[in-house]
Amino acid sequence: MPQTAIAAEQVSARVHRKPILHGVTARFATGRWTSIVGPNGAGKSSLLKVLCGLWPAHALQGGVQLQGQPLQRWPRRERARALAWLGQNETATDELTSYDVAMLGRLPHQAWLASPSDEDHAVVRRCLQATQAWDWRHRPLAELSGGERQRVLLARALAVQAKVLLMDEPLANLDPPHQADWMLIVRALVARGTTVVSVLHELSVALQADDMLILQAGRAVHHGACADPATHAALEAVFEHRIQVRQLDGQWLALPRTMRN
Ligand SMILES: Nc1ncnc2c1ncn2[C@@H]1O[C@H](COP(=O)(O)OP(=O)(O)OP(=O)(O)O)[C@@H](O)[C@H]1O
Repeated sequence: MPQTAIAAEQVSARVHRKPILHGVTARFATGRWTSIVGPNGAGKSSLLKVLCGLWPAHALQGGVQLQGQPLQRWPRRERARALAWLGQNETATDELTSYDVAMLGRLPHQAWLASPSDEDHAVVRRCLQATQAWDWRHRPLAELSGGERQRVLLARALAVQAKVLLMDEPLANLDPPHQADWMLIVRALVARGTTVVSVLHELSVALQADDMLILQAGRAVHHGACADPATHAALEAVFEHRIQVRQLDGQWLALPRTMRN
């Protein structure tokens, strides 16, 4: 049995009094890439926020285990080094240069008020180069296009060098070559033992992962290998058979079904 890197155990989450997640249990194996998919409003981003510790405790039941320890028991700094996060629509750092934004990923590694080390600079450089964002390192995030800023934010998440990386719609605004690059980056991370969990709407990319968690109306309805026909059947069902999963050149694809048949 592979070890679990991060797990949601019987998680129920509310916003005000509205239930959003209903008793979700999902265990993410170490050194694997899992995509979370499901219809709009299914609770994908909410589950990712819970996994990351961003959900208010008073509106949460159940818990998250990170490397076998309850998330809330992790010392903050250690947790920030162990768990990296790429969220959606982040604007808090808009006035900073791309370089400084990527350097924020190194904060958990730096002593209080200390300057970045040579290693911090080297890691930031490598990460900005990996996401092809190095060329605009001196430009403020606010001046970049949607895809350009996404690549800087990805570099920031990579710069943490965490063992667990959670990403919410990481492909937002990325053109196809950069989507392919993102997949290569994820595959390289996973090959080094990193656990990657990504919420994705691009189902054909999501199917390239190792495993797939399917959410519907705040519940986990399927969790299985991306190559498993049972996963394909669950995926088609959750999207009301408006997609079909097919194989082309050894890759699984989700094709829209435009004809009623
Ligand atoms: N702050 C909030 N106030 C009220 N309802 C919320 C809030 N945040 C999320 N919700 C509701 O929780 C449900 C799950 O939202 P969530 O963003 O997790 O879904 P999702 O699966 O990521 O959706 P999408 O695919 O559209 O991004 C939705 O019905 C949403 O309207």
